[in-house]
Amino acid sequence: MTTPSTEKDKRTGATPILSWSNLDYDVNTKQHGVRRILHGLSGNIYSGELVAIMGSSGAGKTTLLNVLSGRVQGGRLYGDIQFNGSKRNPHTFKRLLAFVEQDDLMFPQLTVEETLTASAELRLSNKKYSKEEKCERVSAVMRQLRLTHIRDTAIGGYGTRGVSGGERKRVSIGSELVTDPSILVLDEPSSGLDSSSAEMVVSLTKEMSRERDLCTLMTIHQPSAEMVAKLDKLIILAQGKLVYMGPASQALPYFESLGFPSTNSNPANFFIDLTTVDFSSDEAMRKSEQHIQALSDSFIKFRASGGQLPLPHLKNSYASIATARNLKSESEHSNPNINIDITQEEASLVLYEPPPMNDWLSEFWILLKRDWTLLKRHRSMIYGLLAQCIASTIFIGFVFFQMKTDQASIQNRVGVLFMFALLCTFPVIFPVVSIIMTGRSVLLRERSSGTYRMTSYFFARSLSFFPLVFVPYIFTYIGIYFLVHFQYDATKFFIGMANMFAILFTSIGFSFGLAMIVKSMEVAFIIAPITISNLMLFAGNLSNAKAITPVLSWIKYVCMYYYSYSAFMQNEFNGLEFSCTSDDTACYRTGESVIESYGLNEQAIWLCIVINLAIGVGHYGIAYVFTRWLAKPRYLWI
Ligand SMILES: Nc1ncnc2c1ncn2[C@@H]1O[C@H](COP(=O)(O)OP(=O)(O)OP(=O)(O)O)[C@@H](O)[C@H]1O
Repeated sequence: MTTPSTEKDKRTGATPILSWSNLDYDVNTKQHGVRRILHGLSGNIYSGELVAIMGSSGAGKTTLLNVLSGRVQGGRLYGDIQFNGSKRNPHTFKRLLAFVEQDDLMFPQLTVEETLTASAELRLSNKKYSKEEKCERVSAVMRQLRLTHIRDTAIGGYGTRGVSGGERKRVSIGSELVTDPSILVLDEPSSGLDSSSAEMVVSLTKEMSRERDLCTLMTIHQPSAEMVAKLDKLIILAQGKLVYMGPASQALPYFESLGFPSTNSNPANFFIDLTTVDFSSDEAMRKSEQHIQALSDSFIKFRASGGQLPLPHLKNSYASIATARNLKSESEHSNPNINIDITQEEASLVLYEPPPMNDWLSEFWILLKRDWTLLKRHRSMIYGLLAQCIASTIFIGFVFFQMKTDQASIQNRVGVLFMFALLCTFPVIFPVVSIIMTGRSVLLRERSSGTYRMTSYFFARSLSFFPLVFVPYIFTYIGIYFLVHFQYDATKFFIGMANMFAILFTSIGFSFGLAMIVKSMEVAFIIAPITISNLMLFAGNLSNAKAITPVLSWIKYVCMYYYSYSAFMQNEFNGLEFSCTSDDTACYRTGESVIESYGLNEQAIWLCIVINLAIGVGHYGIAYVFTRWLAKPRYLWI
C-alpha cells in the first residue's frame, strides 16, 4: 500500500530518526462500533528537521502524534514504528523523546529558572553531569529560548501574574530541552498564542532543531504563511488519511499538479480548505469524503512513482481516481483501506517506566527543596492556617477559659477535647488536598516521563507539609492548653502534643489518599466533608464508644478520631478529681469514671497514638498503591 518508511534519506544517506509504516488506529464508539481514526499511515522524519502535522479539526493530528510518541492508551493499533531504524525500546525511547503538551503543565509559583533547574536536576544523571554543568545547561536553554531576561519571573497561572503565554510555552519547551532529547514533540505549540508569539516559538524551535540536530515534530492547526515557510517537512492529514507528506516548499506545487492551484495567500488556509469535510448536507459530505479519498490515493501513487515533482500526469491521476471512487458503492467508500491485504503487527498494552535517572536520596532532596519553595509561596494557605489557628486559640481558649474541677467542667473538658480533635483535621485536610490536587497535573506529566520515583515524591511532598502544619498547631496547642487550664503536668503536656502530631500526620495522609484517588477537586471537596463528618460519629463523643450498633462498631477501629479522642480524654481525665454539690443530680468523682462512662478506656494512650500513626501510614499506602499501580497508565506499544 505504501512505500517502506525506514528508507535512508536519498540526499544524505541518513537513517530516519523515526519511521512508521501502515499505521492503522481503531477505536470503539458507542454509536458506530469500531471507527478507524488513522488509515494506513506511513512516513519518516530525520534529525535536524522541523516537521508539522497539519489538517482540519478531527483530521487525526493529535492521534498520530500520540501514537508516534507512545502515548495512546485505548483502542487498537496496527503497523510498525521504528526509532533509528530499529524497534523502539519502551524504556529508553521515553528518555529520548520529549513531549510538550498543549497545556503548559508547570507550577505557577516557581520562577522560570527554578522550573528549568528542577527539570535539569531531576532528569539529568548526576553521574554524567556535575551541578555546574546542569546550571550551564539551564543557562544555555534560557539563552537559546530568549528567557534570560525573565529568569526570576514566576510562571504564573490562574489568578497569579506571571510570564506571557508565549514565554510560558517556551519554558515548557525548555523544561524538555534541558534533557537533550533526540526528538521534540509539540502538541499545538501555537494554540492560544498571538501570531507573533506563535511565530517566535516556531522560529526558536527551528533554530534549536538545527543547532542540536534535533528532530522536531509538531501538530499545528492554522499557522501563518511565515510559519509554514519555516517548516522543513509537512504532513497533511484529512480524515485520518495521508494526503501529503514531503518538503513544505513542495506542497503547493504538488497540489497544483493535482489540479488544485492555491486560492489563498496563506498556504495553511489553502491546505485546510482543500481537506476539510463539508458537513452542510449528506451529499456534500459524501462528495468531500470522496475527494479526500482521491487525494489520499493520489498521494500513494505519487509516492510510489518516486515522489518527484513535477509530474504532469498527476492531475489526470487525481481525476481518474475521483471518477473511479464515484462509481463505487458507499459502503466500500467509507473504509477503502480496510480491504487491502497487508500483514501488520498489532500493538500490545505495555506498562513502561523509564529507569530512574538518579539515586533516591538526590531525587528526594531536589523534590523537597522544590516542594518547600512551592509551599512558601502558597501565601493564602499559610495565612489561612495561621488565621484559623489564632481564631481557634482565642475562641476555644476563652469559651472554656480556666476550667475548674466541678461537674460542669466535665462537659467542658469533653467538649474542648473533641473540638481540638476536629481542629486537627478539617482545617488541615482542605488546604492540603487543594495544594496536592493543583500539582497533580504536573505530577502526572513528570511521572509519564519517568522524572522520579513515586516514593521520593511522596516522602518529599509529605515532609514539606509537616513544618507548615505542625508549627502553627504547636502554638495553638500551647495557647489552648494554658487558657483552658488542662492539667498542668509536663508529661501530660507532651503526651497531648504527641497525640496532636499523630492526628495531624493522619490528616495529611488522608489528604494524600483522597487527592490521589479522586480526579477532580470538586469531587474531593464533596467526599472529604462527608467522610470526615461520618467518621466523627465513631469518635466516642457523639455516640458512646461501647454502645455503637454492633454491625458498625468495627468502624471505630479504623477511625482516626476514635484513637486521638480516646488518647486526649484519658490524658486529661486520668488523675483528676471532681467536686460534687447537693444540686448535682449525677456526680462523677474521678476522671477515670468519666472515661469509663464514655467507653474510651479500651486502649492505652500510647497504643492509641501508635494506631493513629499506623492509620496515617495506611492512608499514605493507599495513595501510593493507587498512584504507583492502579492508576498507572498502560500504553499501546508497537
Ligand atoms: N479514543 C477515541 N474515541 C473516539 N474517538 C476518538 C478517539 N480518539 C480520537 N477520536 C476521534 O478521532 C478524530 C481525530 O482526533 P484528533 O484529536 O486526533 O484530531 P485533531 O486533528 O488533533 O483535531 P483538533 O485539531 O480538533 O485537535 C476525531 O474525530 C476524534 O473525535
